[in-house]
Amino acid sequence: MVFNWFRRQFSNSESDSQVEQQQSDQIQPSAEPETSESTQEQSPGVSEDLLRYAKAAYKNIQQKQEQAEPEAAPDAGQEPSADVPDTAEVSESPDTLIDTAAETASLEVEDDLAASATSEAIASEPAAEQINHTNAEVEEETTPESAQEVEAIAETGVVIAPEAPEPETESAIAETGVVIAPDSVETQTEEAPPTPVPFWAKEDRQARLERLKATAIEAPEPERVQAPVQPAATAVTEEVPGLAFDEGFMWSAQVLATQGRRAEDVSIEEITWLKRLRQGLDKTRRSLINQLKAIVGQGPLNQDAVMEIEALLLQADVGIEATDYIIKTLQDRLREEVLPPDQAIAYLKKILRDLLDKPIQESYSPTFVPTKDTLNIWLMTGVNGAGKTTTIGKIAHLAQKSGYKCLIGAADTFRAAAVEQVKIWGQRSAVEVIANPGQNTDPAAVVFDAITAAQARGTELLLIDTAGRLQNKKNLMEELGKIRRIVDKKAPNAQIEALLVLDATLGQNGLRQAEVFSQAAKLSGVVLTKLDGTAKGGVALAVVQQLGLPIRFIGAGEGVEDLRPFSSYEFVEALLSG
Ligand SMILES: Nc1nc2c(ncn2[C@@H]2O[C@H](COP(=O)(O)OP(=O)(O)OP(=O)(O)O)[C@@H](O)[C@H]2O)c(=O)[nH]1
Repeated sequence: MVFNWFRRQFSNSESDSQVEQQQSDQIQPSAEPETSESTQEQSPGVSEDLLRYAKAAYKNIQQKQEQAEPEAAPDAGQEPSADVPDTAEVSESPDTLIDTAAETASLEVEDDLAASATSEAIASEPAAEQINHTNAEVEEETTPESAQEVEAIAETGVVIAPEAPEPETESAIAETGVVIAPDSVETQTEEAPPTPVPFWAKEDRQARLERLKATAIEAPEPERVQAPVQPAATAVTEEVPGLAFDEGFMWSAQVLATQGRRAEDVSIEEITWLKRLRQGLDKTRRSLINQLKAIVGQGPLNQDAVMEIEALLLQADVGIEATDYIIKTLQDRLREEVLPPDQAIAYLKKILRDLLDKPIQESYSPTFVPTKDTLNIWLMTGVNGAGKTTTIGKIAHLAQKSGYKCLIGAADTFRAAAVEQVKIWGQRSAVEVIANPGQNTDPAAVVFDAITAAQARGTELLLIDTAGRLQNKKNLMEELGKIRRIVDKKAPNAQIEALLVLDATLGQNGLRQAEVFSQAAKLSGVVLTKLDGTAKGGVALAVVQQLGLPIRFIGAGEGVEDLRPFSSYEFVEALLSG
C-alpha cells in the first residue's frame, strides 16, 4: 500500500471507487469532526481525546522512525508508554515549559497512558519520589525534607495524596489549596492568590496534621476549569529528531484528526507540512485575522464593525468581491441570531471554507488526483519567478512518492538556465526530464517529444514546464496557445490540466495575469506559491472569488516537501486558529 499524496490517503492500484470506499471505512478519531454544517468551535471537552490521539500519532511516528533506523531502537525492557512524550514527564524540566498552562494542562491528563507515565516519571526521579507518600507516611517522616513538606502542607492546607504529580504540579496545588485525589491527576483549579499563614500553622505539628486530614476530607469540591483545546502540548519534547511534541504538533494532529485521519496513519511529513503552513500564515493571521476574530466575536455587526472588517480583509488582499461576500453572509446570519463568539468564528470559518470550495464543488473533479494507468498531462503556466519550475519539482516528488510513473517536459526554452534548473529538480525527485539540448529550441517541439516519450513509456503524469511570460507579451502568449493546441491534438485521450502558478506575495496584482493565461492555456486551476512569510494569505480567497478557479496546490517554502494539495479546511484552520 502506498500513501497517495494527491489524495492524502493510503491507496493501491485499486479503482477509484474502491479507494473511495476505503476512505469512508476509515475509523473516525476521537475528536469530533467539524462538518460543513457545524457552527460550533471544537469544545474544550475533546482535549483529552485529542491528547490521546496526538500521543498515539507521535508514538506511531516514533516507531516508524525506529523501524527505519533499527540501531536507534529503545531498550527492550522499556515500557511503551515511556516512549510517548507526556506532559507530566516533560514538566519535570521547568525550562521546557512554554507557559503555566502546560502545568495546569498536565493535571487534566486522565488516560491510563498518561497516568502510568506520570507515576513512572515520579518513580524514576528521586526529588519527585519524596512527595510520593501517603498521609500516614508524611506523619511518620522525620527527615528534614519531610518536615519541610509538612511545613508546606501546614501553611497551605494541601494534603498530597499517593500518586501525586511532580514538584511543579505540587507547587501549583499548594498555591491553589486543592486536594489531589489518590487515583487521579485530573483535578484542576483556577489560580488563587497566595493564602496567608493560618492561625493553626503555629500549633503543635501532630494536631496540625490531624486537622489537615480532617480538612482534606471535608474540603469542598474545587471548581473545575476546562483547559483550552490545545493545552497539553505546550511542553516541548523531542523524542523524534526534528519533531517536537509541542503546541504545533497538537494543532496539526487536531487538524488531521478532525478530517478523519487515524492516528496510526499520521506521518511526520503531514505534521511537518501543517506546522509549516500554519507558521507560513502566521503573518496574515497575526496582522489581520486575530482582529477580525475579535470583532466578529462581539456579536451583531454594527456599521463600525462592518467597516473594520472590510478594512482588515482588504488589507490581507482578500479582494473587494470576496470581502463583500463574506461581510454580507456574516451579517445575514448575525442579524438572525446573536451568536456567542466561538460560534460566530466557527461560522466565519465555514463561510471561508465554502467560498474556497465553491469552484471545486462545481468542477468535474472535486479532488485533483492523477488517474492511475492513464496519461495525465499538467501544463504549468505563469509569469517569471512565480515558482513554476519549483512547483513542478515538488509535484514530481509527490508523484514519485505516491507510486506514479512521472516524466517532466522542459519546455521553458526561453530562459537559458531554466532547463538546467528543471533537471536538478528532476534529479531531486528521481524523475526523468525530456529536454531539447539545442539553444532557443521551439518549446512546442519539446512538448511534442515529451508526449511521445510519455505515451511510449506508459507515463501516468507528465508535467510540462513553460517559459515565464508577461501576459502583455503577445507572441509569448501565442506560443503558449500553440503548446496547448499540441497537447490537445497529440494526446486526445489524456487528462489535461493547465495550472496557473501564482505568487501569493504579489497579492491582488498577481490576479491580473489570470484572464490572459486562462484564454491561452484553458486554465483549470491555480497553484498558490510562497504562502510562507506573506501577510497576503487572504489572496487565496480573492483567487477563487474573482477567477472562479479552484486552488489545487499551495506552496509554503522552497523545499521539496513544501507543497501539498490544497485543503480549504486546513487553510482556514491555519488562517484563523490562534
Ligand atoms: N519562499 C518560497 N519561495 C518559493 C516558493 N516557490 C518557489 N519559490 C522560489 O521562487 C523563486 C522562483 O521560482 P521558480 O520555480 O524558478 O519560478 P519560475 O516560475 O519557474 O520562474 P521562470 O523560470 O523565470 O519563469 C525560486 O527562488 C524559488 O525557490 C515557495 O513556496 N516559497
